[in-house]
Amino acid sequence: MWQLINSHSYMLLRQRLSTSKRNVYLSNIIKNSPSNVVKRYISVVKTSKENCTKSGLLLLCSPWKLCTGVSLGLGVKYFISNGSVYCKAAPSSRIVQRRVQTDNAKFDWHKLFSYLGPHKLLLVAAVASALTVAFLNVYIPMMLGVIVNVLANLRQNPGADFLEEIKLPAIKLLSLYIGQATFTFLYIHLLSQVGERVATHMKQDLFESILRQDIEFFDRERTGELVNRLTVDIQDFKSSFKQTISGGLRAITQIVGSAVSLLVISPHLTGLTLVCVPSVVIGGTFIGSLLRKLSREAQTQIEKATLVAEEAISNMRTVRAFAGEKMEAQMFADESNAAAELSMELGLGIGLFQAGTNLFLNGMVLGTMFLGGHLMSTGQMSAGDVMAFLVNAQTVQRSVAQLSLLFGAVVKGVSAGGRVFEYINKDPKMDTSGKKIIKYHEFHGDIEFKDVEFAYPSRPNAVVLKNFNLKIPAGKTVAIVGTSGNGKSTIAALLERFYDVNAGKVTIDGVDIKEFNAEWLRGRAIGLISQEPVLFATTVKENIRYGRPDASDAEVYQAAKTANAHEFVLGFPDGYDTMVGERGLALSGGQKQRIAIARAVLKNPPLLILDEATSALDSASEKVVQTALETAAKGRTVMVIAHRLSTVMNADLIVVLNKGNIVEMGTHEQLKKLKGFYWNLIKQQDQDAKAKATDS
Ligand SMILES: Nc1ncnc2c1ncn2[C@@H]1O[C@H](COP(=O)(O)OP(=O)(O)OP(=O)(O)O)[C@@H](O)[C@H]1O
Repeated sequence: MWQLINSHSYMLLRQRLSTSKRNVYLSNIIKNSPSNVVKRYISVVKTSKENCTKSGLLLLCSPWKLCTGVSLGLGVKYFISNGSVYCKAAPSSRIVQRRVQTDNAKFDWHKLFSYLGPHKLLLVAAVASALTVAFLNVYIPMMLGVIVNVLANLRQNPGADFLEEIKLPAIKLLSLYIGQATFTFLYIHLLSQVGERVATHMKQDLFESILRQDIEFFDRERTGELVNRLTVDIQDFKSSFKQTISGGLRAITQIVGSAVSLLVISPHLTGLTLVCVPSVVIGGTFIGSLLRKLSREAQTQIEKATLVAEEAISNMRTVRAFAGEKMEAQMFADESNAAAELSMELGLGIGLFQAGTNLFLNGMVLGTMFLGGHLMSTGQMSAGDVMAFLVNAQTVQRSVAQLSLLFGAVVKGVSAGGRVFEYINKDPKMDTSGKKIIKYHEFHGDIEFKDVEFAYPSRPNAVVLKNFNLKIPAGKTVAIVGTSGNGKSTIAALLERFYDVNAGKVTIDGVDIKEFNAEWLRGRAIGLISQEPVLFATTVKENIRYGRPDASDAEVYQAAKTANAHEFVLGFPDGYDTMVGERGLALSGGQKQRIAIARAVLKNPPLLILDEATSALDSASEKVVQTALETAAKGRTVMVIAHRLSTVMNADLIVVLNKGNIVEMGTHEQLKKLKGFYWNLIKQQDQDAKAKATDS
């Protein structure tokens, strides 16, 4: 059951300790059962590798959980003996990368008001309806009190006309009930309209903001995190918004209104009632802040569990190929157990708080009844007054309890909203305000890298290119070759302006690419065909059309013909309407690549980047794709990045890269004669091919 912790698990433990701000409790030497451990728990220490020299048990839980005994079994996960850390089950071996800045996300009130602005009329109407309901809720008990007094009088005067006496108060009460129902419907309906519109608007802004971010942002952030903000966080924020406006406003108004009417009925009784309310409010605020912290931790943990699932599902083939299902399931179980623990703790906190509040307020009602009875017996209050008082006191009680209930929702909504606004307000670092566009017929396609220096923003100290100079003349095909990790794809990424250079510049037709309109540069001027073409889960036709949504069917077919794709597409039962599956999984590598070429060709870009476009294909597919590429390249400036030298032999210029520097340059024949780096690359590839042939 207990096993020595491995380095991954240790990192996982360390990460959990350092990222959660909760304390870690080290108990004294392990006895037989968790209950013994709890009894013997003595000191609070900060955990570091050093104090693993002590023997003891690590409980990843808060004092709250220790006191209440909740999920003690789950809490005991690690123990230390003679300097070694042991863990209970086999914990996951991959460390789940945590989102950046989660806990720093601030709620932007100003931004919220800017979203509410366009719907202010609806909102005002919703708030007015909610307040009307609140006032009616306060007034109705008074009317009930009047009716009780009428009934009490009838008992004292048996001959009086019942219908005559009761008619007017009953009609008034009925009107109040109808008003209450109407305004309840109105505020729920209007609020739902405002909530949905605001949430939809926020969701669209968030998505647009994500799409605007630099590529560097996507290097750091994970898909699951971004999707979570778009779905779970927006949903949480919306529900919290609705609950807070409807429940919160109503509760506060009812508390104030009922308090006033209580004062009118009996100042003595009101004193007793109101003395208790501030203690509930102060207690609520304090506990609310604790719950807010816990809620944030729980949400982050839930997100981590989602990330694990999302990553496993989207990489199912790799998971299957490495028989990683058990590991993924274990990791998901670990993360979701941790999330469940936090959520249970949160539920426990909210439950205890609400139960405590209710008990306290019910005690208050009981006290009111005693004092009310006493005041009735001395003739200071009528039965109707006591009745109205009790119902109003109950309204106060219900409203205060409702406010306490709302703490959870507000807490959740504020932290979810903070996370949404964090990204909505995030401006990309890259300045893309350049406006320049070159008309198609004026475009030459001369490319130049001038004294370029570049390091990826996520690794600023690892310089990939330094004093890099390269000219690609218009209409020529230039191949960049070299061993892996030398910076070949980086050159393409800089030309696409996925990143900005740290020094020097990249120019097209003598103009710094920073001056170009970025959308035009990437969408119109450059076509990229990469090693792993990404297709969207739609039809073949829509995938080809992605680069130019306004293209006609005839243009799509023509592009497919240029890319050698037309025939195989027509071979599918649904032809161009065939669904390609998620990320094009329903197509072979070569087919996917040819669709990607058609997509690039349809854009008709004057510059074409082929980044290892054939390296994932077998030699039969490679030949077909290579022919397609050669047709597509005609009349354009082409940058080819390739491992396989056979694919670049015909290039006008071959550039050999080593550690980010150009070490050789020339045609295939010229470079071969040099017997330098290029020659070695050819020899290496020949040897690899021979070894492969012998193996098979
Ligand atoms: N997004 C990124 N963030 C940080 N570093 C990166 C990133 N992409 C690449 N690198 C690093 O930059 C260096 C150059 O990578 P690049 O992809 O340009 O090499 P390459 O020559 O194209 O390699 P390959 O032939 O294997 O594709 C490598 O050390 C790589 O680890």
